[in-house]
Amino acid sequence: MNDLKAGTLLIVDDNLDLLNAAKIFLKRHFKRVDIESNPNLLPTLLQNDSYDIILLDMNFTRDVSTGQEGYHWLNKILEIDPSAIVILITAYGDVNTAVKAIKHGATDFVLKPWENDKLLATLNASLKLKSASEKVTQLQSQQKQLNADIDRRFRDIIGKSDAIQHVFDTIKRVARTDANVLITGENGTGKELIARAIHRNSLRDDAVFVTVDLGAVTDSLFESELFGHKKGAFTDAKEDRAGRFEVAQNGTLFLDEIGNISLPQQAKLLTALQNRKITRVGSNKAIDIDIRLISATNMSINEMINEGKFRQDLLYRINTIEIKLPALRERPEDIPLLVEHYIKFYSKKYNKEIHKASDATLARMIRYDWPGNIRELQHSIERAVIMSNHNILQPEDFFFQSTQHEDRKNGNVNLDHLNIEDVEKILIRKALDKNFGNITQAAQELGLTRSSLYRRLEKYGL
Ligand SMILES: Nc1ncnc2c1ncn2[C@@H]1O[C@H](COP(=O)(O)OP(=O)(O)OP(=O)(O)O)[C@@H](O)[C@H]1O
Repeated sequence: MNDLKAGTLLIVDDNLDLLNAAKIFLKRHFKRVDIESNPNLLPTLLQNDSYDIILLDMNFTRDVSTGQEGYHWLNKILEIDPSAIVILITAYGDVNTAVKAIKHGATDFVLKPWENDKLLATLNASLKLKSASEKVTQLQSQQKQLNADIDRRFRDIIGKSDAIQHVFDTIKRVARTDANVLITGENGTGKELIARAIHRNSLRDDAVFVTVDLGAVTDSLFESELFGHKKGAFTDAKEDRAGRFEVAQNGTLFLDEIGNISLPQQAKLLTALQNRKITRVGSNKAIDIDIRLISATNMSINEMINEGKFRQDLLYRINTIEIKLPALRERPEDIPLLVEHYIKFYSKKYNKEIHKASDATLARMIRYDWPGNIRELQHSIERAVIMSNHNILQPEDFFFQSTQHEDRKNGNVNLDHLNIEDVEKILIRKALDKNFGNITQAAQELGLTRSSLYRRLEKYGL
């Protein structure tokens, strides 16, 4: 079966002989062919049925050959269905009429008497166009849905402390400018959350928010990941692929862990940002890029500059506005709000009747220093909600309920009653403390990849 057998077609022409002949011929190629000699019935026909292609005559009144009727009915059809594929037919066609028809929204134009092969080729091409544009619409709505699903997890920004209110204020001020923003803060302080909030409140809200975790991109894949590649550019380049810059076109590109990239990578990134152009690996065609850049890091970039590990000129490019996110221990007044928020969230998720945390628990939480910040608090509440038998969470529902925290600070660990998992937890905590919560450095020290360290942090709720 060929492509056309799948399509449905409506032909509108006042010439009954032509209609019948066309129907006989086109029925061999289309799934359904309807014919109509009275254009006044078009609105009713289109309300009741949908057609892949409408072939429309341009002149219905005897001795009139201006094509005006065709334009009139073309406009009516497009009013009813703006995505309709309409091909105009006329015996009086010339180039001007054809151009005018396309300007009025027709997809194509055929002259009668037509050659069957040419007509078929035109219909075939239009049908392909129709299915491609339907696919684009479908993909766009899927993409919107996926983005909304991801974004939902990052919608609630909790906090009333002066420190976080100042952050909200800055978001409001910068979101609608196109300024590049650098967000700094320890792990788990909400850098991605804030980056997404800026995007949501920006003029690029309708376009995508694309994240790249630069800490997880290997040296060899850096260029291809960011700038894309052409098929055959290297062994694994099996097909043309757009990089993150291109995917983020018209939207926001979020470069997470920007402090982790090497000096040669910094140079490549700087060139792309300066020129606002990228070139796919293996290609020599430059592509213009229109993105809003948000970067994030948990490292002290200024220290890195002093040590010659980060380029000053790159910093100037990325930090038009800098937002410093406070560590959770610097805004303890937000802890009760966050606890309430996450208890509600996880009680619902796990179908538990947990109302709140006891005063003693909150007091402990406020004293605790939260090296993993809000992510750590979130995971510890999730675990407590799952494990607890109480309606009110108690200190013993949490890990820090013993003197573990102080022990950890002092490096005192009693190994007598520990199993392998306990030891692993202690080692991970130590590595995190030693590296000030920096996941990449802690992972390196532990001999783990970033993702396997993240997996363990999730597993242990650290
Ligand atoms: N103010 C906040 N209110 C509610 N939840 C928050 C807040 N800040 C962060 N979170 C939550 O904490 C978790 C970690 O946040 P996020 O991933 O944005 O941190 P991050 O600083 O980007 O972490 P990393 O540096 O490890 O990539 C997320 O689940 C996020 O929803």
